[in-house]
Amino acid sequence: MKGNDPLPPLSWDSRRIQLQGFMTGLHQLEWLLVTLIVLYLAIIGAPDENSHWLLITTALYFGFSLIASRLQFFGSRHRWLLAIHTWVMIGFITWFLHSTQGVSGPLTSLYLLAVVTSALTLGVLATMLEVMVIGACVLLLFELGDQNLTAPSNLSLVSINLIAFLIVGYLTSALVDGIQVSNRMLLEMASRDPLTGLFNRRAFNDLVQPIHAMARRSRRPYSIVVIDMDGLKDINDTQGHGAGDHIITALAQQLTDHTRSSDLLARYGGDEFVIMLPDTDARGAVRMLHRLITDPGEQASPISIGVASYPEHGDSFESLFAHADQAMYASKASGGNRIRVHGAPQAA
Ligand SMILES: Nc1nc2c(ncn2[C@@H]2O[C@H](COP(=O)(O)OP(=O)(O)OP(=O)(O)O)[C@@H](O)[C@H]2O)c(=O)[nH]1
Repeated sequence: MKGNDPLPPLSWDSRRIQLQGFMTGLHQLEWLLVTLIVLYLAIIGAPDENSHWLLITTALYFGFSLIASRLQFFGSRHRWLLAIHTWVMIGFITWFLHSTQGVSGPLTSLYLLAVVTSALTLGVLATMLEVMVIGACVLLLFELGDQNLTAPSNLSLVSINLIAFLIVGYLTSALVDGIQVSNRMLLEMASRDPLTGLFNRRAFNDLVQPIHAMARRSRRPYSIVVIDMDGLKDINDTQGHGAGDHIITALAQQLTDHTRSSDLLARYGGDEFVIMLPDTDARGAVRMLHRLITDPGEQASPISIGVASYPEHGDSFESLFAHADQAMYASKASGGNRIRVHGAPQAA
């Protein structure tokens, strides 16, 4: 039934996948930092008294990044672990600057890598905080380098750098926020039927799997209900598609009113709806469906209903759906507007 759906399932853990993407980007930035520093050391060199310490620190930092990426011990959901990466990065850059040209050289812009890393992974607030930490590190470097911060040239250098960090951090994290919002909207649009606002077939097929797995593990029953409207084509032909649409939305509302928030309801096709009722056997499903057809509300179209329940009518969602579908067709064949349970001799 799922066919060759090229998209990831809607039940995917999007936050986890996002975090894994962030981690890959983070390691690439860390290795870019190490490459830049190695190139600097190879081309320009470092003061003799510091060169071996710089090499040891660079190797240690590279080792940290390599082990973190191989063991994936930061691949969990906790974002504060990602923050540790950026703090280590800031510490390493500060040490590097202290051991070379201090803040007055062009390498101060290496802090931008930490700012971008933080903006990509931690959001606006954390990034602004990190820019403040970088500001504190810059002040420390002035202090350690016996340089006069209040000299106009130093003051303008520090201000321009910090303002640039703030702008880059803010814009990057705002961009990431925007992408996340549009991703959520796209996911919502991909999972909803536009006419009724119910889940569509694809979302239902994805969302049903973990519920089936849980029912199987806990040996709890659940029921699949297939509902098909009777005579929608006639209504479309005689009263127009607007009237047909109205009846479909009225039935969707009716189904929503009669189901619990824990039930899974979807518009499966044109005039076909499907419901998964967790913790409900066939008898419980029939009781609920009787209330539905005896209280038609605004819904003017009769409906044919088929029911199949786990575990008595099948071991997989696919076989239960097929059995409920057959039962729905049997109830349509015997006149429509009735409920049929799979395997039962007649309509309930
Ligand atoms: N108005 C409207 N009609 C739809 C929509 N989706 C599907 N249909 C129509 O629903 C009708 C379904 O036709 P059938 O499968 O023959 O269903 P039926 O007329 O209810 O007949 P039985 O199922 O045999 O009772 C078709 O005419 C479709 O064009 C929709 O979103 N709006």
